[in-house]
Parts: sequence; structure tokens; C-alpha cells
Amino acid sequence: MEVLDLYRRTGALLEGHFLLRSGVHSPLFLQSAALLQHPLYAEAVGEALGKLFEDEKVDFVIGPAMGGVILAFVVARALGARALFAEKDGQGGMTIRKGLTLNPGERFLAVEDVVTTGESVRKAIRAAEARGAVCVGVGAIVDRSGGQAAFGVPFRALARLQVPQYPPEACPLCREGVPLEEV
Ligand SMILES: O=P(O)(O)OC[C@H]1O[C@H](OP(=O)(O)OP(=O)(O)O)[C@H](O)[C@@H]1O
Ligand SMILES: O=C(O)c1cc(=O)[nH]c(=O)[nH]1
Ligand SMILES: [Mg+2]
Repeated sequence: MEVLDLYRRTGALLEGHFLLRSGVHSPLFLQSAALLQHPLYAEAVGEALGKLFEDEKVDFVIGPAMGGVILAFVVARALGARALFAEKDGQGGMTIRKGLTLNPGERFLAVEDVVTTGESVRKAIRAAEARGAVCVGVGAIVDRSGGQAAFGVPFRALARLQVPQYPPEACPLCREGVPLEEV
């Protein structure tokens, strides 16, 4: 499966001038919600990503909300595991709501729609580790970190992209006056 085609086909591959979560600017943005709103595509992505981790015997899959919620569900379904999510805690971190079951020693896979710095999925990992679970891998639909993101466990993605990104003060799109979009 060529996932970038799915992004393109569903109008999820945006070109322009975007502010990313990490504060940098980029001419390309992957709007995963536009792809994952299609259950059949979401399921296909979940199966393909799950396949990359089928030997890991995970108890649950967790993703950082919002982008990681549907993804964790479809990957968990493909692996026969539980699906959890971590939520922004309003203080820069992520938390897992009390009602979600999570036992010390359980093995989990963390999933993310798009990894740029990896900081968002790292926060979800920390939230699960704080409850005693053990991270055995990180999966992403797209790794756009340019090989920079690392988690100390196997990190696998369905696609890897090399995309320009700029600190705001050195952004050529800002200099050209292209309006900045906060998606
Ligand atoms: O690797 P990073 O530098 O952390 O950037 C990537 C993150 O940014 C987006 O989430 P965002 O928090 O913007 O919004 P969401 O609620 O739609 O997931 C995306 O879903 C990733 O979680
Ligand atoms: O880095 C981000 O914030 C980011 C990049 C991207 O392509 N898509 C997304 O949802 N977030
Ligand atoms: Mg996200």
C-alpha cells in the first residue's frame, strides 16, 4: 500500500505554509484526519502498520490524541490487542484517563500518525510507562523527521518523507509573505 497516495487521494496532503506542533514552519502538511475519516482506508493503514509489529506480542496499542486515537484502534484491531489513547493534560504533557485499563508489565506499541520531532508520541509513551507498562516499539504512518526521531525501541513507518522545515525567523515563505496556516 502506498500511503502517500492515500493522503493525496483523500485531500490530506496539503501544500502551502504551515505551522507545525514543534513551532517550525513547513510547505507541506499531512492532515491525517482527512484520510482516517474513511474507515476502509483507516483499516488498511492499521493492517499495514500492524504487520510491521506482528512479532512483538503487544498487549495494547496507544496513540496520542487526537491523531493517534483512530490509528491506535485500527492497529490494535489488526494485532488483536487493546486500543488506548493518551490525552493532552493542559500542562504540556499527556495523561491516560483513569478508566482505561493498563497493567504493570504489559507490552505496548505506541503509534502516531505523523512523526516530526517525535515529542508527541514520546509524551504518550511516558504516560503509559508511568503506569508500569513497557514500550516495545513505535509505529507511524509517516516519519517526516528526516531520520532524526529515535525512541530507543524499534521505530517503523509506512512512509518516510524528507520535507523542508524552517525555524520561523529563517522561513523563506514568511519572507515571501505567504500566509501562515495553523491547521
Ligand atoms: O512529532 P511532533 O513534533 O510531536 O509532531 C507531530 C504531531 O503533531 C500532530 O499532532 P497535534 O498535536 O498537532 O494535533 P492532533 O491533536 O491533531 O493530534 C500529529 O498528529 C503528531 O501528533
Ligand atoms: O509536525 C506537525 O505538527 C505535523 C506535521 C504534519 O505533516 N501533520 C501533522 O498533523 N502534524
Ligand atoms: Mg497528534
